Amino acid sequence: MSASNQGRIGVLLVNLGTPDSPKTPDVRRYLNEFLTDGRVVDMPAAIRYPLFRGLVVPLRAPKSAKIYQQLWTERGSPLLYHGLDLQKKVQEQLGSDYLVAFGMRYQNPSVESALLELRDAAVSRIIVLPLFPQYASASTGSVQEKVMDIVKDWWIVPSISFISSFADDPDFITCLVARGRAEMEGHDYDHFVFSYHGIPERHILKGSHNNYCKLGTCCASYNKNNRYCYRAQCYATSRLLAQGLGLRDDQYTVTFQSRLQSRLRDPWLQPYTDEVIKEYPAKGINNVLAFSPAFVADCLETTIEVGDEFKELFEEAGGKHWQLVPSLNSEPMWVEAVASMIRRN
Ligand SMILES: C=CC1=C(C)c2cc3[nH]c(cc4nc(cc5[nH]c(cc1n2)c(C)c5CCC(=O)O)C(CCC(=O)O)=C4C)c(C)c3C=C
Ligand SMILES: [Fe+2]
Ligand SMILES: [Fe+2]
Repeated sequence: MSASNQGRIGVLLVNLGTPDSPKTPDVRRYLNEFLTDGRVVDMPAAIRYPLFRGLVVPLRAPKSAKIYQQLWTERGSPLLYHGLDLQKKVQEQLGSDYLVAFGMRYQNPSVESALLELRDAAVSRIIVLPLFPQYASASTGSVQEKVMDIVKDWWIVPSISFISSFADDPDFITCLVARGRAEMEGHDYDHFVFSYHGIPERHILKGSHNNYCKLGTCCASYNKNNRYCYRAQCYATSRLLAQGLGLRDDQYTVTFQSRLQSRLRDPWLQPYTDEVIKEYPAKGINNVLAFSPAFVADCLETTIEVGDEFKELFEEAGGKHWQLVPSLNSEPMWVEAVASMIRRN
């Protein structure tokens, strides 16, 4: 039977989410939804809701809004418009046997609106691709939970599959390598920093089977006990990226950024990017190329945190040249890589 008789295959691309505008009320609404997600802030709901809605978010929203104002463009938030561009181009690449929708875990366009678009088109099955290369319960896990929470109320639930991570996908790595090589042309870098979004160490320990993970060398390779360990997946991406760029082990450092400061002072994955790079100039490292391999689209955490704030820190410490490698966004190679991941699923 032809694809049109069977119905098209539905594809749902999902990224994290961003505020509707950089104004404080919109940023507050976004942070309220984000930071009361039990997979992001894993405190009992009876503490999480009053603490975050009543105290943390009201204090944070005006400060975050100022940063979003620096990030905002004529097309709005980069995370959103890169996602929409990717959706359009992946649709073109996959052709009419597929219907590609795009949603955000928090705020708009919602995961629900994207799933309804697929349901209204009577797709035969749904492939969900959370746009996070490395699996974390706070990102991928939360998207999976949201999708299941929505479809549980449908009378007919179609076949649904999740592409849960692509940390070591050869096409993804090839794209990162190509993006890096383009920045390396005509420049001599002393060192390479691979800076990943951090998560609390506790999240790693909670996901470890048989208490396998001790936050040490356990994450240096995969086995059945740590296959979905965020830290192990960050190291896997890093090893392959370094290999592709032809780097020796001492030429690159894996670091973690964006920790949410909390009075509880709970440790997040280490080493922290800001602490590492401040020490570089004193060690004779003055030219650094920085990758953000946990993100496939430019956003606050890449453009502002790595591109501006870390550059400022590095230069204040005496460093000369700090360069961020742009994300894959909707580059043709990445569009092909996404289409190929979907076709293989
Ligand atoms: C790579 C995937 C991500 C993981 C894992 C993740 C975990 C995580 N994040 C926070 C807190 C914040 N993150 C914020 C922004 C943000 N985070 C991701 C991705 C992951 N987060 C992205 C893509 C973005 C950028 C969104 C954009 O609009 O550009 C923010 C908001 C900004 C700010 O106020 O600083 C917060 C807060 C926690 C607590 C966490 C894991 C526990
Ligand atoms: Fe985050
Ligand atoms: Fe581990």
